Amino acid sequence: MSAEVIGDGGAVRAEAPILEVEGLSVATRDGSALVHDVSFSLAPGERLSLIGESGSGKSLTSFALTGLLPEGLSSSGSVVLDGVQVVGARERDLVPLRGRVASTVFQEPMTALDPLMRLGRQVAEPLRLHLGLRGDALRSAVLEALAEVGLPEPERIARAYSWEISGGQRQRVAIAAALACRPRLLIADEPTTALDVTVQAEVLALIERLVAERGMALLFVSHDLAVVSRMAQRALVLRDGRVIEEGPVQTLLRAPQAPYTAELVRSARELDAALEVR
Ligand SMILES: Nc1ncnc2c1ncn2[C@@H]1O[C@H](COP(=O)(O)OP(=O)(O)OP(=O)(O)O)[C@@H](O)[C@H]1O
Repeated sequence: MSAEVIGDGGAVRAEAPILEVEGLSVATRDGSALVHDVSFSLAPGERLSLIGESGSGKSLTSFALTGLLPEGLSSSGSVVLDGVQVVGARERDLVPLRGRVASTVFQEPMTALDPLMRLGRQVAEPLRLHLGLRGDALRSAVLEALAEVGLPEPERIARAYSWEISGGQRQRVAIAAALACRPRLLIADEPTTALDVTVQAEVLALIERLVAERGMALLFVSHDLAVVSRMAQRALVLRDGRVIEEGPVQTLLRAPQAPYTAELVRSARELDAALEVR
């Protein structure tokens, strides 16, 4: 829950959360739970991270937020996104939210982008669907979206296919498509894990800049604590589909309470030290 102090004589205005998750669980058809009873809320402009090892339920939690769970899995509990209940909603009620209120950027841009469609058309789709843009207005909005993510020669990129550009450029195009309609929440699921280290830093800087410039809320999913400490203010630690600890990122790193969090911090430090020695 967020309460913002406004500068006019100390009046306090409670700002409605952009996302409120209460008792979210994700289960398979045969009833085995993969995510258990996850709760958190995210205020406009806030940056929150989901951390945990591979298989801890980070991706399933983030997919459930916009109703994008894989076939065969279902969610229960409550996910209220910009005032709309996502759990149990019809697909046609979720389409207006995706890309417009909340957008997701995935780990592997190659799977997010269609190899058979020119990149410009892929950035154009959300602009056409949500903002109703057509013709010249659509064309210039696409080029602007590509330029805003730091892509050189947006005209060339718009005409290209995903397999004709580098991995880092692909992720920039995926970010351009995700953010073209100026959503209020960006869900970034390990957005740099598949990229080379130098490119990772550039894409993180891009996300940081866009989030700050647009005042977007950010849900940043990662197993990398160093990256999380850069990108988020607060974090939830997931293990086996459950939240085992949460708090400000700096507190989690300096004084982890759960033994599991302490272990994650210790191994991150060891890795860091090993890299420095080299
Ligand atoms: N479609 C599915 N059907 C059945 N089980 C699944 C499915 N997708 C994921 N799982 C299982 O759910 C658990 C959580 O998976 P999830 O992908 O959310 O983990 P994660 O923390 O995001 O890991 P990673 O970083 O490797 O993606 C894992 O045990 C995984 O094997």
